[in-house]
Amino acid sequence: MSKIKEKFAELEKKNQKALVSYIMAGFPDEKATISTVRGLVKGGADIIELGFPFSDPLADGPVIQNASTVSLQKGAKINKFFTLVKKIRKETNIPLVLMTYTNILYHKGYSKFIKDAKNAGIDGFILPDMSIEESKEYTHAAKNNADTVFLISPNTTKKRIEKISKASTGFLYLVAVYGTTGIKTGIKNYTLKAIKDVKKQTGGKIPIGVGFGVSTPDDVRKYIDAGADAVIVGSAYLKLIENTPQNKLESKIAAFTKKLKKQTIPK
Ligand SMILES: O=P(O)(O)OC[C@@H](O)[C@@H](O)c1c[nH]c2ccccc12
Repeated sequence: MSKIKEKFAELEKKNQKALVSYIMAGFPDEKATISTVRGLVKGGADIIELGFPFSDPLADGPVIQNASTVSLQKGAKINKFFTLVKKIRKETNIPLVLMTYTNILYHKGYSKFIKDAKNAGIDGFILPDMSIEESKEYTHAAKNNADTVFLISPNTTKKRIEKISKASTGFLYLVAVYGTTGIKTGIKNYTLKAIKDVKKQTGGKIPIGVGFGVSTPDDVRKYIDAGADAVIVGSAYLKLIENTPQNKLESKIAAFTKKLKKQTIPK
């Protein structure tokens, strides 16, 4: 069983849901990433989504676009990224999901890239621009090597949800709001309805994660109460990282994570 599947099974036994924390590797530098990961683990994050920067992050709002630019300016390279992942693996066994764009894998070839990522310690992939229609080579290369997390949105048709949920082995990522990533205010009713509809359609076969715009403990609680099996928080972490001196990063990240994690536990 994969580390991601084990994590969901462990949480189910404890009647808890998953907090997935997204950070951009190398933002603002690798030292900050290590401190942030320590804070996430200390604060009780269940899965870390680790971003590798891409020059044209089309699904990302300004906060993550800025983080991508800074990380690329600091010389982000995939082999350095894998070395960083190995460093993280020396400290924690937390499931790690690599979030990047398809081009980054395509260059090296899906099979070679996924094997290198697995050897470094990556457990799964989120490729927001990987369409289900073009995903055969990728899902074949990931089989027995890493979990796949595909995206759906509140207006994805049932037919496509059927196809996409079958190709997803880690969890199904329901994008909460239309548009790009980034801190948003308020929860949309169409998202709460979509969580219920997708859970009903997939019959619990695959955990449903909700992300995009989730930035407060109250947001987490609302999506968990609506039935989400996981909630993903990204831009709110990057804002916190931007505004925290490095010597306070680990404790600040741990404190914020504790508040978010608390909301994934039934009252
Ligand atoms: O940043 P937000 O609004 O909290 O959303 C999570 C998001 O950061 C993370 O899951 C992610 C970062 N880049 C992406 C691109 C597509 C889908 C998801 C993502």
